[in-house]
Amino acid sequence: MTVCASKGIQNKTYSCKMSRAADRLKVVVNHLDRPSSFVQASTSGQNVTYYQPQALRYSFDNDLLSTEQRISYEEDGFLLIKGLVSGEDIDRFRVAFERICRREVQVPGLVVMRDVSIAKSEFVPNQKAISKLQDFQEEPELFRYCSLPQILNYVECFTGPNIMAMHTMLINKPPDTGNKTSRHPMHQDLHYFPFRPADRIVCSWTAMEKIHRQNGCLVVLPGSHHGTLKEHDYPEWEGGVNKMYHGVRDHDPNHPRVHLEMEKGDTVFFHPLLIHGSGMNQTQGFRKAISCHYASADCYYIDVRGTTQENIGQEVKEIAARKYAVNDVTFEVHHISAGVIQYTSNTLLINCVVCNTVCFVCGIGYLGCKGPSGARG
Ligand SMILES: CCCCCCCCCC(=O)SCCNC(=O)CCNC(=O)[C@H](O)C(C)(C)COP(=O)(O)OP(=O)(O)OC[C@H]1O[C@@H](n2cnc3c(N)ncnc32)[C@H](O)[C@@H]1OP(=O)(O)O
Ligand SMILES: O=C(O)CCC(=O)C(=O)O
Repeated sequence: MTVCASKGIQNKTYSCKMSRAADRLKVVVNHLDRPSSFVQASTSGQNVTYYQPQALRYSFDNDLLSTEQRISYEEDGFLLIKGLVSGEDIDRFRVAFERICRREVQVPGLVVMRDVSIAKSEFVPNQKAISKLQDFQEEPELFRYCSLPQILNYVECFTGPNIMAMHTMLINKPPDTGNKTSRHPMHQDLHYFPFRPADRIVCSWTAMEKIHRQNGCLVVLPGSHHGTLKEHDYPEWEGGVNKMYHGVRDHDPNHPRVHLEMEKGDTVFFHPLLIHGSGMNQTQGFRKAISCHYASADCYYIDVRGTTQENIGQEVKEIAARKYAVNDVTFEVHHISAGVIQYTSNTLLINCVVCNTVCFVCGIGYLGCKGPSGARG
């Protein structure tokens, strides 16, 4: 616990000694919705201000994060942990990915995506045409990523102890074809998620190889998670844009950007309101990352009608209706923890928004589920 004497603030000599950390803490506290996390206490002859890390808004104190790390997440909305996932694990994920690409395995519920400039061309699909896998919860080797104890230990700092895996991805950013479609527009992930509270949702994103600006690293706007969910829509890009890759309509072009260059196994945890995206892959390699969005089991679904999320909700419904030949997909507002998971001994299950059961088919229940009647729980 950091303790500083507030009495000295009136005193010039003392105020010079006020550490930069204390100044940063004040800034952090000003961002909080909650009452100040500085507590004034009178002691013999002087006022003492105790800083209470447990009052921080975005994270819990579970003895894993240092105060510095917690403050960094409060301020910036992301936290990068070096070398969190072993090279051996990553190599196993890569093998599992390649088996899917070679169509050696069929994975129920898996969404396989190709880059728009490839999907819309005469290009003959092969494994190099796959730019993303989503909803791999039925592929045991890939899903192992979501249950890695060292990942869950960090996730718990942001969600609390009862954790749900809501959405999984393996992103295989292809070499850009020249149309700049390998870019991912700046967005907030919360746009895609009809559940709250946002502060109890976190993404873990692990580099599967060295990722740098040339091959399209993540770009984040630090501190943007302090804002609200913004309107998103398709960016007006000449070369086309991938389906459902919405971007924030307006964000301050002068907001500082940070390029997250990462080594294999490095993992970044970020808040769902953090504005982020990724640049073009200007190399000939396929830039790989694996990620999972987690939420607290106390999260609840919201009705997106009349909100900025209505457009993506509608698009998802249309795709679900086309893909699964159902017209009656409705997203009901309910409390997720009806049928949920406890995270004990690193066991992780998934709850489905559509069928309202623990569901291994569709993660967030958007694209893989057959709808309320035909749902597989
Ligand atoms: C619900 C999303 C949840 C995300 C939450 C996490 C937030 C994290 C931040 C993000 O990742 S934001 C981006 C989220 N969106 C996606 O990840 C989109 C994922 N892609 C897909 O779901 C599928 O690739 C897609 C539904 C777009 C297509 O799958 P299909 O199996 O229907 O493809 P199919 O090969 O049958 O092609 C159907 C049509 O779509 C076209 N298509 C395929 N891939 C496309 C593409 N990438 N972009 C545009 N169009 C595409 C394809 O050309 C064809 O057009 P036509 O009907 O005109 O012939
Ligand atoms: O991997 C990327 O290039 C972008 C991923 C991303 O923006 C996301 O996971 O939300």
